[in-house]
Amino acid sequence: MIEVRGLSKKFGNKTALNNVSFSVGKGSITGIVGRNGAGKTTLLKALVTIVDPDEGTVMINDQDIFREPKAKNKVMYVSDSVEALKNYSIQQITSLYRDVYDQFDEAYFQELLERFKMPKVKKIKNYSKGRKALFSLILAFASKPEYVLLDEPTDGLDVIVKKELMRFLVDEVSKEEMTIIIATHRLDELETLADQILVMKDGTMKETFQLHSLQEDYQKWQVVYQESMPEALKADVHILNQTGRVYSLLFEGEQEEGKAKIEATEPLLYEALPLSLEDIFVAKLGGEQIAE
Ligand SMILES: Nc1ncnc2c1ncn2[C@@H]1O[C@H](COP(=O)(O)OP(=O)(O)OP(=O)(O)O)[C@@H](O)[C@H]1O
Repeated sequence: MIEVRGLSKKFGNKTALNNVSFSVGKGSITGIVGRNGAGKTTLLKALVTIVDPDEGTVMINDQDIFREPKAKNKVMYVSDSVEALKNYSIQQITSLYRDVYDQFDEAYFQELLERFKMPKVKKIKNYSKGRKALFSLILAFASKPEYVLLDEPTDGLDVIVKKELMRFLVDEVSKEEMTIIIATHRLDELETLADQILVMKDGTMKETFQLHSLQEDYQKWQVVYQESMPEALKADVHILNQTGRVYSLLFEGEQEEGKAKIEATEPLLYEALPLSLEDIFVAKLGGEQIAE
């Protein structure tokens, strides 16, 4: 389990993390979403002591990573930039990883290179941008860490490889009891993947959502009125969209309760619509888009 308590970090006058607390259970996928500069990368780096926080603690399996440096060996951070590796050959990197990570599994590494149809190249720099990103993911998973922190893992990957990667992440979590944290702008990708979503804004943790209960906790409705939506309903719903007399509404609460409230306003017609994470975030964060 990862437990973060009261993490704060300033760079000069700039607050990158402000009293951030959350926990992540084993064998789960957590998404951290937020706009550019929200503090996602700083948070991930603090979890592996690349960033030294001004305040707060990070406990990994009940060990404080700043007091017991060995604790962080269970965690692998995969940066969104692979520049550091580019001048190495695949062989050099493999032997480096073998030396540094006790659990590095060479056979699994080869299996993953094949699974993702990685072309044979002499040096990492000969890979395309997407392939470089994929290569660092393969290295990370072949090192068999307990926790993997991925920073924008799908950047530069084409749609097919992205889908393959998503399937792979889900497999790893169920098969290996691995725990994955993904920082991303891409809400739509997390929807099918994450168990929990953490929303960051300006260095603070704004909201935590458990995805399995979202469909029970929220509903989206499309409602059409003869003239306009009665004022009385406005206090109970978030208006996601309005085009003339047609409204998309988000209701927080049980389905039957939402339905009864809408029926009581005597609309011309209404129907339930499929709910997306984006709808909830737009409503929750005062109409401000998170994804870009
Ligand atoms: N080493 C640094 N020196 C100075 N400021 C920094 C440093 N690292 C991060 N920051 C600042 O801290 C804030 C949080 O940055 P961070 O990279 O963590 O955000 P992010 O959510 O990962 O953004 P992005 O999605 O653009 O990668 C930003 O305002 C950034 O400019």
